[in-house]
Amino acid sequence: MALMSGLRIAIREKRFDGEAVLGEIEITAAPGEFIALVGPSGAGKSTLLSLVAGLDAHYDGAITWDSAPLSRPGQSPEHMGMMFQEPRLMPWLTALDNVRLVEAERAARESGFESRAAALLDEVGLEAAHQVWPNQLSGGMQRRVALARAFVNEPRLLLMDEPFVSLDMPTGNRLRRSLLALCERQRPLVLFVTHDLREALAMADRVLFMGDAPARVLLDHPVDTPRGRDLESVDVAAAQQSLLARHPQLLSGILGADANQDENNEEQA
Ligand SMILES: Nc1ncnc2c1ncn2[C@@H]1O[C@H](COP(=O)(O)OP(=O)(O)OP(=O)(O)O)[C@@H](O)[C@H]1O
Repeated sequence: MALMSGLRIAIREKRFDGEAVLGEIEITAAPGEFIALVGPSGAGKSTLLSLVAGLDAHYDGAITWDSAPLSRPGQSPEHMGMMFQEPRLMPWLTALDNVRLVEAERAARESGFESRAAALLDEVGLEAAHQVWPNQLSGGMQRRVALARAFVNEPRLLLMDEPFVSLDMPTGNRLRRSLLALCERQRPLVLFVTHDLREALAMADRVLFMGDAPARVLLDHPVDTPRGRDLESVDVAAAQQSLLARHPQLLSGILGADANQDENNEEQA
């Protein structure tokens, strides 16, 4: 096989308890690309991310980066950043120490190591909150800490599993802008799981639509509008209609998923 740069996911099958959750999935992506994974609940999006993260090695297939196996279970891949639905901060550490924790291994190994944690917290708008405990931070601010933490090791691959779900629209938009500004500078490859087609269209270069279990990629849709728009400016109804007209296999269960979810969410920042 020819050497290729970036990510290659080639899964033949993933089962849980004898039940196929992922079918044949082939995805290639280049460094710097922002890819959204959209699909119905239970389709297997989080499962796919956990395979890429190396958290689960029990599947039939191969996942490589620059043609070499991406990660092995039990190793903490330094070149990978992650962010989940829950900020998952350590409650006994300040915001700054939560971010620095991820750098600890490098700090121990590299002489003259300079922490980037404080600069990153500043960059996501938490200049005044370095020494604050997680339980003193709003939900939106906790996500900012998690965002800074995801970038602190300058990951080549960033895995994001609905990182901005259940945030109100302005808070979500601010976080999305921060994410894209960090991406602009560091150029990681981003795999971004979302239920929200609007968010996918606002953020991604490509949207991969996944079908029901055993999940496959039904459509690899290039986004031809500028990246980084606020969600309000995405005409999701028109996009849905146009996608359905061109790709009737994308049933409304996939395309309609939670398009309005942000409208009902509480103010968190
Ligand atoms: N550890 C596990 N053991 C058994 N079954 C699992 C496990 N993890 C996930 N599953 C099953 O695999 C399927 C896919 O789950 P997954 O969480 O990957 O879907 P998803 O697309 O991310 O869903 P959602 O959008 O609701 O988060 C579901 O049927 C789920 O119940």
